[in-house]
Amino acid sequence: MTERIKIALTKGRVEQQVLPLLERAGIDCSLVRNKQRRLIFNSKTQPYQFILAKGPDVTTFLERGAADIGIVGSDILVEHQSTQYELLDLGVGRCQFVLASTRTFDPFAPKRKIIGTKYPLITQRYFDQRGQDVEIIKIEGSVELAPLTGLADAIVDITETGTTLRENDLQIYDYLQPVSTRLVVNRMALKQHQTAIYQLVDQLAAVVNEPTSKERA
Ligand SMILES: Nc1ncnc2c1ncn2[C@@H]1O[C@H](COP(=O)(O)OP(=O)(O)OP(=O)(O)O)[C@@H](O)[C@H]1O
Ligand SMILES: O=P(O)(O)OC[C@H]1O[C@H](OP(=O)(O)OP(=O)(O)O)[C@H](O)[C@@H]1O
Repeated sequence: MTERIKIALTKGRVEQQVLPLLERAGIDCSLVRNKQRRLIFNSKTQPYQFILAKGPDVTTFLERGAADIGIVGSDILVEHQSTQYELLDLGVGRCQFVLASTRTFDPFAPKRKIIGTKYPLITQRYFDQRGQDVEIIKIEGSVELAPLTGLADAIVDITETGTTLRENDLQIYDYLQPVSTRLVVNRMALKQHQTAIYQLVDQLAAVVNEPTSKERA
């Protein structure tokens, strides 16, 4: 078999949304589907290796050449200032960055605000653009807790359905930027495996641009 293309796929939410796309594009994902606790798979039928990693680590694998292709949210790419080559917006994992807080938050209050977030760089840029000096506290998850506990005045986080904000009595004060899952490639790998990578990307692009059965009806 020819040299394998190494695909680093963000495990969890992205994996769940991307596997059906990969399958519709003719890529055999049966090993990943039945993965249990395994994290790396060589397809038995196609020249692909799948690496399952956390989003920020997907960018590290790509940067260091340990993976050829990465499938990861644009939130991670922006936050980690990825310089990898983006070839395709997969159109899934759609959500958006918002500034949110409790009902009593005053975004115009003339005090130095404390902002909780998993995304300090994106948050810093947002407030820099507004000429506002803020203190940023990095939080690893359940970011919504920050304004509810008094840890921060507000949060910058991603939201999809709005359910988490609603159920925690938080509201949106501003919209920052949209997010979706992207396919990125290591530049050296693209040179080395140009034909195979473009073929895979074309197969996926055809599926991404396909009308859904709902749109067809
Ligand atoms: N609510 C959401 N709706 C849609 N996409 C989301 C949502 N939350 C996160 N994402 C996207 O999915 C990616 C991975 O999110 P996921 O929740 O699986 O991992 P995580 O944030 O590392 O959480 P965990 O630590 O629970 O695994 C994010 O980088 C983002 O691109
Ligand atoms: O608008 P919604 O559809 O409710 O989604 C928003 C939630 O999804 C993400 O959290 P995630 O599930 O990744 O968990 P985390 O808090 O551990 O990051 C995000 O940080 C919000 O908490």
